[in-house]
Amino acid sequence: MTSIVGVIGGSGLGVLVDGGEPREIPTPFGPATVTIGELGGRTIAFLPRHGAGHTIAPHRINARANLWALASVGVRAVVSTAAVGSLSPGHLPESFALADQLVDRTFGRADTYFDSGPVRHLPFAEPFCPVLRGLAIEALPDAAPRATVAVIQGPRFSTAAESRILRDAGVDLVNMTLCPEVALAAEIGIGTVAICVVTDTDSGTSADDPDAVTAELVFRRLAEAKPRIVAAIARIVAAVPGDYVPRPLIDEETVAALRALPVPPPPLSVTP
Ligand SMILES: CSC[C@H]1O[C@H](OP(=O)(O)O)[C@H](O)[C@@H]1O
Ligand SMILES: Nc1ncnc2[nH]cnc12
Repeated sequence: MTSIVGVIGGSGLGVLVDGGEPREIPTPFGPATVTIGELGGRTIAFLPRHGAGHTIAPHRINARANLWALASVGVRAVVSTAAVGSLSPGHLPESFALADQLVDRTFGRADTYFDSGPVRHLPFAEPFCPVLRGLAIEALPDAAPRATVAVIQGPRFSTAAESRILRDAGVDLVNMTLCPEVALAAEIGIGTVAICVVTDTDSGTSADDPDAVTAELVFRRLAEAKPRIVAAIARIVAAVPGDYVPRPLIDEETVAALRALPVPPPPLSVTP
């Protein structure tokens, strides 16, 4: 059977599939909203990580609920988008990159499914699925084929000094959402590939850099790029094999038990 592909929409991508009805899925970690639709000739499960109207700040995203909900509708592969700032002259605003490495600078987020119950340690040297990345590199020949992304806590942007430290450490791009999302996906048996959309130069390359980050600039660049972003997602979705299975990073029994966790019943509503 052809598997359903998950699409996690980043900033600027609150709505992707026309006609699909958003469905609230209860999970052991809280509810998540998924829309089943069609893209790239495939059935997809679309989940905008900030909500359809961008109401969820990056540090408040319930990534455990989101990934569990996608797993519950049969998703094994996720194509995501992420707006990023550039720290490197090799990644210009308006370009795309396929992230291959992450530096996690977030804190205080629920970042694992294994904080109670079985003790498991995810091998995470290659955070993204090499198979999906290979397909994406072929599907998007104009995108940079690799990039190291630092994920900061947000919601504020970096100071100039924080930006410089990351740049000096060899980081290419900066974002607020790929952690813990990518690790949680791997823990629950979902492979991921992320299309990074470069929107700005973070704290800027000079005092009057017109590409220095503001939220307005990010949203403007994303709106301008939306047709290219949707086309890029569709090309990758179309390339995912119907029988795709991700690398086994956590033992099968544990993943099956995680996916089978009971969902608490909804609270009783009391009518006066
Ligand atoms: C809208 S400015 C910062 C915001 O944009 C990025 O979102 P996403 O990764 O979901 O595309 C960044 O991580 C911040 O959440
Ligand atoms: N400069 C930046 N820092 C963090 N997240 C971003 N998303 C888009 N641009 C960003």
